[in-house]
Formats: sequence, structure tokens, C-alpha cells
Amino acid sequence: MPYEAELAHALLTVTRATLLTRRVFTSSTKGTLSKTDTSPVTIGDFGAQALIISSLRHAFPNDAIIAEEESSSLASNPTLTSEILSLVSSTSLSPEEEARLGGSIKDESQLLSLLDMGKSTGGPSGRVWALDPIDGTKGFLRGGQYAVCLALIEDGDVKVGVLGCPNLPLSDTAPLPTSAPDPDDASTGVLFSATLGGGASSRPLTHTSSKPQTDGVKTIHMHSLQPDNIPNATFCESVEAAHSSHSDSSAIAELLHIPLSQSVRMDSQAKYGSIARGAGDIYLRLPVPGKGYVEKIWDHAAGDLIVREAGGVVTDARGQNLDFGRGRRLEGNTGVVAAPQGVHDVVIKAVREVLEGKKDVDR
Ligand SMILES: Nc1ncnc2c1ncn2[C@@H]1O[C@H](COP(=O)(O)O)[C@@H](OP(=O)(O)O)[C@H]1O
Ligand SMILES: [Mg+2]
Ligand SMILES: [Mg+2]
Ligand SMILES: [Mg+2]
Repeated sequence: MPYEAELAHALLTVTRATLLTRRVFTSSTKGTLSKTDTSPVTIGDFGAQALIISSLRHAFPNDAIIAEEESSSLASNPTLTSEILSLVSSTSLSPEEEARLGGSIKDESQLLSLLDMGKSTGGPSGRVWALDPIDGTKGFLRGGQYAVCLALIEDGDVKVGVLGCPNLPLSDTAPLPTSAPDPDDASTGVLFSATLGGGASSRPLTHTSSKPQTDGVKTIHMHSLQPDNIPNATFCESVEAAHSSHSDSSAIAELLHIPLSQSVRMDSQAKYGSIARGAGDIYLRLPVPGKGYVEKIWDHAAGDLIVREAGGVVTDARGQNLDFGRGRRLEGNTGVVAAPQGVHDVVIKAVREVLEGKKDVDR
């Protein structure tokens, strides 16, 4: 299977990092800092990023890396740096698995330099890994959903995608969660993955060295929805109204005769994983008027491939494919609309009607 080695590595390194973030999630102090753009970052984000970059440098030393965080956000904070080092030093993987990932991080200076190895500018050619160590940091802090996200992009196309979603139900048939997860619940925690042309899968996040990662793997599919059934569809969107316009999504739902009670708000790329396994149908991310925000590739690369491999279509709000070959951001796109193949056209038509109807007013 093409990209077998990359997928196996991505699954293991995302597992190790997600288990680290789970330890921070359940701890009372998360070492939260505010970045220059006022968005939050925690010792969980830094720890997961350092561990994943360290393993990628070990296994694929010639590949470029684009990652969200950088050491300057730590603002030379020695207390937090040493907390992160102790966090990355404790592992629940076996010695063999640790060896596959290149082992642990030695000291603070190695930790800081690893954090800064994700500054590639990307572009249309070559191999680049896109890493979001915690997507949905606000959800992570609120006790909601978050995801550890890693994708391999080659010549602008996503070839491998893995999402670690520790707070989603393990069961593919469980409904979209609407309340805060119970981190002690053994039926919580799932990994989603896909390779281009190889389909999409889910598997339990619960990891012990005696339980290989091939245990419990299931192929996942989106619901096969047809236009007549759209009023029965569930849609999901960001919890944060600043990240996706809630008023536009309500107008679109109304146009499609989808009751608002069928909308679920959740943080992170857990939305992509959820619709890919049929625990929801449509993901809307609608540009907030007047902001001119350009989406980051690490917020979408893994989820885009997982949904497409599960039988869905992912485009921006104008119906264009997401273009991951334009650098660190999705410079050619605005918003995201993901839906099953049978209804994506109809959803885009409604999205365009609502967004273009207000074009002269506020965008
Ligand atoms: N104004 C904005 N519009 C859209 N997305 C935004 C945004 N400001 C921040 N984001 C992104 O939204 C991501 C979270 O998405 P969601 O709202 O679906 O959970 C954040 O990822 P991080 O949490 O990794 O920083 C961040 O990159
Ligand atoms: Mg962030
Ligand atoms: Mg993110
Ligand atoms: Mg993040």
C-alpha cells in the first residue's frame, strides 16, 4: 500500500502525543499562555509539537515540516520549559515503540530547537508534514473537544492524514456528543486516519504495548445522503462564533429545511472525523464578515483527506477544492463546506445564495 510507512509512523507519533495532551487535559494546571495574536497555547500544545517533530526528524529527515507553534511564544519562561520537558519525558509506549519514534527529548535546548523546526513555508512542490499539536485549544481549555492533527502533503496534495480525538466516543455509531466528555470513560478516544486512494479508518486511542494499533480498526463511511433527505441531515460547526458565522449557518439551514435542533457545535477537526464516520452529515465553516481571516493548512489537511476518503466532498464556501500547495495558509480558499457526495452541490448552492445575498452589505 502506498504511504504505508508514513501512515504507521503518523499513527504512532499522534498516539504518543495525544496521550500526552490527555494528561494535561485532566490536570488542573495547563500552563496557558496568550500568543501575540491573543490566542491561547498550553504546555500540552508545546509538548505534543516537540514530540511529533522529534519523531518526524528521526524517521523522515529530508521532509519539511509546517507546525503551528514556535518557541518564542514560550517567552523564555524557564518554569514552563522545564514542565514541558518533564511532560515529554514520561511515556506510555513500549521501549520498541519509543525506538521507532527516535526516543525521548534529552534537554531543554533540544526541546526549544525542535519546537522551531516547523517553520517551512510549504508551497506547490515537495513533501511537507502539516502539524497542529492541539487543534481546538479553546475547547481543550473549556473541557470540550480537541484533536492532535498530522498530515503529509506531497506536491500540494494531502497523501496521509491522522487525527487523534481523545474526547470523542470510541463507537462510530454514537451520536455527536453535546456535553463535556468524561476523560475516565474507557469508551472515549478515537484515532481517524486515511491515505489517498486507501480509504478512511477509525481505531481506538486506548493504547498499551501489548495491544497493537491494528486492533479494532474499522473502515468508515459518510452517510449516503440524497437531496430529498437533506431536512434529516445533522450539521456541525465551530463553537466559536468568531471562527465561523453562526448567523449564516442558521440562514443556510433554514434554506435547506434543516431544523436548527439538528446542529451540533464542537471544537476542532473532531468535526471532520465525526462526519466521516456518519455521526453527522455536513460541516460548515463560514467566513466571519469583515475579518478577512485566511485558514491555516494545519487546521484542515488531515480532516479534508479523511472526509474525502470516507466518501465526502470538501470545498471552500465557493465550491473550490482546498488548495494545500499555496504555503502555510489556504490562500486560495475562503471557508469550508464538507458534505456527502450526493448533496454537496445542493449545500453549496444554499451557501452561495446566503453569502452572495449579503455581499454588498458586509463583505
Ligand atoms: N478568526 C478565525 N476564523 C477561523 N478560524 C480561526 C480564527 N481564529 C483562529 N482560528 C482557528 O480555528 C481553530 C479552531 O477551530 P474550531 O473553532 O473549529 O475549533 C484554531 O486552531 P487552534 O485551536 O489549533 O489554534 C485556529 O487556528
Ligand atoms: Mg492555536
Ligand atoms: Mg488548529
Ligand atoms: Mg493548535
